[in-house]
Amino acid sequence: MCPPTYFTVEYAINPWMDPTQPTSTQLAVEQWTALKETYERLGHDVQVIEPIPGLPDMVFSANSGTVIDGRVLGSRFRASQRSAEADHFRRWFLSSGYNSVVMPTAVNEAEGDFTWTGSLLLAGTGFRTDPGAHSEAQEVLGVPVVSLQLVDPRFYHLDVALFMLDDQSSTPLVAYYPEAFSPGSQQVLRRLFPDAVIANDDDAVCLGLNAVSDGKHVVMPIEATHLAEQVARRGFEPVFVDISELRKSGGGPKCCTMELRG
Ligand SMILES: NC(=[NH2+])NCCC[C@H](N)C(=O)O
Repeated sequence: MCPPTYFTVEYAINPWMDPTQPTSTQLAVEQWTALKETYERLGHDVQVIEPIPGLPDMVFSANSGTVIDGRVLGSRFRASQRSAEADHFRRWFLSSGYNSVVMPTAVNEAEGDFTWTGSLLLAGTGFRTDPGAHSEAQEVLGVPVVSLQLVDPRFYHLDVALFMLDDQSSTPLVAYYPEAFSPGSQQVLRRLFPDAVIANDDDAVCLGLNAVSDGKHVVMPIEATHLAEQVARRGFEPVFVDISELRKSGGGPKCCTMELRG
């Protein structure tokens, strides 16, 4: 995770961002700190990277790397305003003992558009990550990739349209908002995950799908009440966080969280 020390909305690269609206860096820091403390309370180890002045979106660490079995595929941002973030994370990986770190050649916003199901890498495209990054991820990480087409600009990354509830069991459980995907991709999702939790409009517009599950607890925005009921019905425990300030930039709990797998 990266503290939002320099968080603000000073450019607009998704429909949530409005630079004319005020933001509070202090409130963002408070909400981020509560998110980090939530993970720690749930028993998870959190590593923190140093924030860099002039990179207001660096708090969204999920966009800077995809780590599977200790192998790292870094990122390449679509927007010039964020491009410098990728190298700070590359250096963090190298100084933290990761020795397989590959930087992509295609636009690749990492876990923003890549979701690991435990056996497949679901890969979004349409707004940010280039389809060429999908085959690159398959090659570098050595995992099968399934491309999914995003169609609604409000849900510009895969991780605001879908998340894994359980990537450990033999039947991975996913939650998603169908309308964020093209008809063909909706069909793919139905085929792969016939038992998925289906989110509604209210869940999607509070960025409720931008949740983080450890297979037991699901850390999610407080507004996502319908989604919370659905996940509770499947035996998971919703854990609410207030991320209203970070949502002004189009982010939620998952965007602030890069998962270090192995
Ligand atoms: N993983 C995510 N969805 N991150 C959110 C990134 C938000 C950031 N303002 C952007 O538009 O790039």
